[in-house]
Amino acid sequence: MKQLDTILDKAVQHSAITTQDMLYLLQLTQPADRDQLYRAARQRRQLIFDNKVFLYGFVYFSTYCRNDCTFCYYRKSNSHCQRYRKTSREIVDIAGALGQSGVHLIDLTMGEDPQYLSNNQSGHQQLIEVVKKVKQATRLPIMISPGVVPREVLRRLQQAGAEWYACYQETHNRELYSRLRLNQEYEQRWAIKVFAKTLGMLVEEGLLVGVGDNAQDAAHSLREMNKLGADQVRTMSFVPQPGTPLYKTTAVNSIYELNVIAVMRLLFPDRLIPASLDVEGIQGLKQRLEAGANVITSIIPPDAGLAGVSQSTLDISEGYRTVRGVTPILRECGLEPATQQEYAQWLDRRLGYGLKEGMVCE
Ligand SMILES: C[S@@+](CC[C@H](N)C(=O)[O-])C[C@H]1O[C@@H](n2cnc3c(N)ncnc32)[C@H](O)[C@@H]1O
Ligand SMILES: C[C@H](CCN)[C@@H](N)C(=O)O
Ligand code: SF4
Repeated sequence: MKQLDTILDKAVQHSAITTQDMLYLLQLTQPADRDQLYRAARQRRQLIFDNKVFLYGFVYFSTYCRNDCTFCYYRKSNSHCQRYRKTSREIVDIAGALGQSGVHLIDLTMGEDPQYLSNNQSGHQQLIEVVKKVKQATRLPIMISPGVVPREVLRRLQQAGAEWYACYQETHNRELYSRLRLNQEYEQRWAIKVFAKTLGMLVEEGLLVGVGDNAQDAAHSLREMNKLGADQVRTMSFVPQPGTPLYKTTAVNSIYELNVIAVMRLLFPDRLIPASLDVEGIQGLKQRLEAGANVITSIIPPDAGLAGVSQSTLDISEGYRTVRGVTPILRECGLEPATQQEYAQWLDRRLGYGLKEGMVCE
């Protein structure tokens, strides 16, 4: 029996996958082998989620940031970038429009904007108010991606209506981390996610690939994500940004990201795994869904003057990054948007039982 068949059989039968197995799968390059891997990932997804996919609206409401991450267009020392900060009225209107369009969740994301975060009570309060207002206006589940915030602020954001906290480590290789997130300690970033879990929040953890990482790093990250008990796990390929230290890095081929998505699905069959529109836009969606993703993130309303993160403008004004824009592609893949009720049921189950089952890994 081929090595690939043996490993995939193990995964499909829920038995343990070793680190060696993971490395083998992550590094597959032959189209036929990759197809086989993605097929197994789709089977796993189908068993748990049927053909239903969740849709997340993305509101990047402030692109000001106090940090200097070397991969990010919005790092504080990038003078190329035009920044904006939406008012709370604008944020509520945008979130309302996204809700009307049929998304299942609103992701409120910002740079680590000093106006909200620099140790001032009134800034923290403003952020909490934003969450409250969006909750009142939409009644939808909310994810917040504000970077690292004080613990008490996170607790109050949860009370204001945020079920989810997203904060990506990018890598769990500490040496590489220290070259990516220059002025934020690894431990500090990790600890706030552990704290979020103790609050009973759902947590999204993420892996950035193509920044000098290798397959060993990815396998290690998957173990760390498992330790954290992350409820949503993502990977995105690094997109080099003008005006940043990593601009000259050669962009990675998206095949590797697809392999990581598929391996995540095999290891974490019941978790949410995004296909981000922010890496290759609408044209990269189908392949990510076919690798086993079951959430579409970075749905952005056209004409609201909002940016993406790694692709600040791609496909936004054309209206492709909308519920209407993605639905035909879901159908081409034999998938369909879940109902609000189906998403609420998934959340209830996960929040209610505080599910802790580990990944299928030795
Ligand atoms: C811009 S941040 C927003 C939230 C918050 N400021 C933080 O860093 O946690 C969201 C994520 O976008 C991703 N990102 C940023 N720049 C990127 C790039 N050039 N290519 C790919 N992903 C990128 C990173 O994974 C980062 O964690
Ligand atoms: C990375 C972002 C999410 C932040 N929580 C967004 N650009 C995305 O692709 O989903
Ligand atoms: S990744 Fe987030 S924290 Fe880092 S510079 Fe960009 S917006 Fe700021």
